[in-house]
Amino acid sequence: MVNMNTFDTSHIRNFSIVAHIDHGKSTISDRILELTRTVEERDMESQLLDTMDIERERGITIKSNAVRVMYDADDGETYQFNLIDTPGHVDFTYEVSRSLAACEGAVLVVDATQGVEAQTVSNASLAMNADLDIVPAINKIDLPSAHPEEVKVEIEDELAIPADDAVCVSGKTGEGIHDLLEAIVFLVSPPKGDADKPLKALILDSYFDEYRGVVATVRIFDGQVKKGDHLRMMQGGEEFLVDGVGVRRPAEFALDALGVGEVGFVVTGLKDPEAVHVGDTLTLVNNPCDAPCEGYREAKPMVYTGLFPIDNKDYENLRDALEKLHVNDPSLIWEPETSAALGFGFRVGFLGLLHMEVVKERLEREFDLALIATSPSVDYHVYKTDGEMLEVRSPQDLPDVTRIDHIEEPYLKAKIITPPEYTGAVMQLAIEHRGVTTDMIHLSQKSVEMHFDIPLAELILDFFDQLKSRTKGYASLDYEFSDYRMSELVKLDILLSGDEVDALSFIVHKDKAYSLARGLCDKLKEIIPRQLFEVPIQGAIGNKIIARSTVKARRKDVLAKCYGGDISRKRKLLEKQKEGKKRMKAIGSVEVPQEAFLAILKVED
Ligand SMILES: Nc1nc2c(ncn2[C@@H]2O[C@H](COP(=O)(O)OP(=O)(O)OP(=O)(O)O)[C@@H](O)[C@H]2O)c(=O)[nH]1
Repeated sequence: MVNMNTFDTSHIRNFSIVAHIDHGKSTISDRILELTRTVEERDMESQLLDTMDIERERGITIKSNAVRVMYDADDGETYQFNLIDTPGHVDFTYEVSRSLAACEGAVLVVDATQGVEAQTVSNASLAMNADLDIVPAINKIDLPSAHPEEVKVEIEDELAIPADDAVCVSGKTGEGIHDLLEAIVFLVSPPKGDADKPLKALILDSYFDEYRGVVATVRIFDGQVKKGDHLRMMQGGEEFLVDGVGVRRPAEFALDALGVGEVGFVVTGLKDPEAVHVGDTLTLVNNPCDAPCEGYREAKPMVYTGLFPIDNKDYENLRDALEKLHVNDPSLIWEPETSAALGFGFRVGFLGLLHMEVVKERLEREFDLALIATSPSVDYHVYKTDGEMLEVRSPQDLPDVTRIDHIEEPYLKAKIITPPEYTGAVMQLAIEHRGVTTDMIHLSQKSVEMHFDIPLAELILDFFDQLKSRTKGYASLDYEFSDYRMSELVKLDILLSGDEVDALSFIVHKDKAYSLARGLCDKLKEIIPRQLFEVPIQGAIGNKIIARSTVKARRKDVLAKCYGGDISRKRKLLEKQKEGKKRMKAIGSVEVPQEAFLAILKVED
């Protein structure tokens, strides 16, 4: 049995693995767990740190994970590595900055076939700003198209990181992983901190456990924590007795104590998921530390959608589920929303569309809720004629046009890195999405960095998919909030059988209203199944109808296929139809499937 209880800080290395999406962080983490025999080979499932089902299915990392690994180094000493896996998608940058606050070092993974991409640049600068020691690792060297020497030059030229120390690895074959572990021992500083000072621990993450209450992942900056300690959350103020401490390897492993410099979990026993906030500091009630740990940048939601339970009885369950998810996802915010068409629900704020999809999927799977999500919206600043400014996150909240003086919308500074041959295509795409090129830098012969000012509302729809398809997957995107600017925006309403359906409205730029209305009417015609009567679909701005389509009537008789006789088959068909119905919402007399409310994402403009 490995002894993990006594570690002086000189033998601890806390590091994150950061990279652009798909460059291989999770695969490298797996190899590290394997090489250090943290997980026996027979138990090895690929992407062990991606614990959520959704993460494994999609092959992406969404939540950060902290795992303790013991490494017997070439110098004959054993080191305690605390490895924090982080997500790569731009929606989850806040998770990266959270993880970095707990580390002294970062392994910056760069794909040897792709080179430096947009998020490589932003992750590298996050790590540099956090003053971390950076270990560059060039991954996928087993691939014939790998060009590690060129990638080294890119790392030096584009990131200003010395690449002499770069380690060439293959997460697939395991080649170079041992060298990477040695580099971590030598290049990453051990944690500083005072074991004799009162406890000061940063909460990195937390989750709710039915039996043990909230379990918090912490990094100890000073002092230590053990079972029975009486602790307080410095900002939140909640107090509790520690019910146990330990580490993940990646299964939980109980310990007597967590010492200075270490990363592990603390069982709080608190039954209210809202009591524990990521970013807060834990200290002793009777001997508190002077000041809390420096918190980190709060994540601000960018995109808002309505989430409505298909069955109205699930409203309270949806609220409970959101509260539970909020414990380890503090970026999630919501407020009640009422829709004439969909009943009671919530307007929920997300970091981006991927975040929205992931949260919706988690709510449906982990909490067994059937939900309808409405079209994503951004936070508009609406200036009324009486001088008041309203923050409008839902088209329904837009005041009557006669009372609006002007509307401002959020703009982003977007950065796209692309091979030079696609700059024309990228520029075209940006223009179509109301973007303006502000700068273009030739990084190397192979890549150009383009800067744009672009409305957030344009980016949240299909921009990213379009960028990928028009550049054959080569371009990468990164963005940050810039400012609010005035735009000519209008509310586009959709009418089914002559009745306006509030949940289908959205706010759109005046110049795009006609084409979007047409596209949306056509898309809805495909999505809404034929009913017993004809359903006209209309797009309107105010009282003016600007587009229309019609779902033709059809008599639907599923049982006609059963040729009498077989009762079990008949029952199965009825069950199946019922199942289909569960995913439908009756709007007036029209049965509307849930994807209709997100049809806007599927309209090509
Ligand atoms: N050939 C080869 N493929 C690799 C290597 N490392 C990773 N891959 C593949 O690259 C893809 C992405 O790897 P992941 O480890 O999921 O990438 P990631 O950076 O963790 O991605 P996110 O968690 O979504 O940010 C997977 O299909 C891996 O199998 C490697 O060294 N060689």
